[in-house]
Amino acid sequence: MSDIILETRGLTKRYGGVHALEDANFVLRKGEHIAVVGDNGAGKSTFVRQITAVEQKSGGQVFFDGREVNFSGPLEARESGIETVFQTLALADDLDVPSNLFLGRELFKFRLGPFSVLDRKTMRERTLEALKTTAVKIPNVDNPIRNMSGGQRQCVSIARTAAFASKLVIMDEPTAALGVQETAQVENIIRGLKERGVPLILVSHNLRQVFDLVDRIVVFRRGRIVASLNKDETDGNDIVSYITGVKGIGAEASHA
Ligand SMILES: Nc1ncnc2c1ncn2[C@@H]1O[C@H](COP(=O)(O)OP(=O)(O)OP(=O)(O)O)[C@@H](O)[C@H]1O
Repeated sequence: MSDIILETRGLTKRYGGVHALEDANFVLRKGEHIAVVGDNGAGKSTFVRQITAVEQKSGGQVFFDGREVNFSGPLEARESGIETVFQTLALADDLDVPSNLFLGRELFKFRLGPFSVLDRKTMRERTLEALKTTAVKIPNVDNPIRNMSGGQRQCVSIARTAAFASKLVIMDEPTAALGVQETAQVENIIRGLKERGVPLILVSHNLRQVFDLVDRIVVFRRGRIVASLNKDETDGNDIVSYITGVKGIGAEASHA
């Protein structure tokens, strides 16, 4: 059996004349943590959006868990086992923390045709458990999400990702808006995923974080993957050279 959990071949996305993602060939193995880095506009979020089917790709193929997939939308991707934390959070403002954690996969006491009763007690208990294992501190889980700080909201979103047994976790800039303590919490959650063998794609601008957390670093530049390096075989300066185009595809031409 293959140890590859996710593979893209020739993955491409164009917005009109903008080549946001070109011919991305990417492999993630089971248990592996990969960082996706690159300058603003390099195509990192576009890459994530094609895998999770937030948008429909212009070309190429995506293979997940041993088969080619063409998800119709993000919900189908999630049902297949891909949990994603997006830059813009997909949380429901008016709902409390348990309702957000179980959004789209609510637990019911019973369901009979149009009649259903939510099992709030179990959802609340499982939420507290999830927050405990992820070390996320939320003062009152019964508060609507609207009343929480940006950092707390982000932590709820990440707890949701980490709480459900998933085959792949994708985080797009999970700590961009967080304070020092909250960032440390999120990094602990990521270490927990590694211990549990859950593969991860981490989009991050923070090279310190990337070198701390992942096994391999994939660099995007102008919509293309220009490097894929084992953490032990590279360093910060090397990665910056690829990000800025001093090294990699087209480097000779632009520096001739
Ligand atoms: N919906 C869209 N319509 C048109 N162009 C888009 C759209 N989304 C992204 N782009 C363009 O595609 C390119 C890649 O953008 P993307 O958001 O993937 O970059 P990124 O590497 O995630 O950047 P950042 O680090 O700033 O989030 C950019 O040139 C961007 O302007």
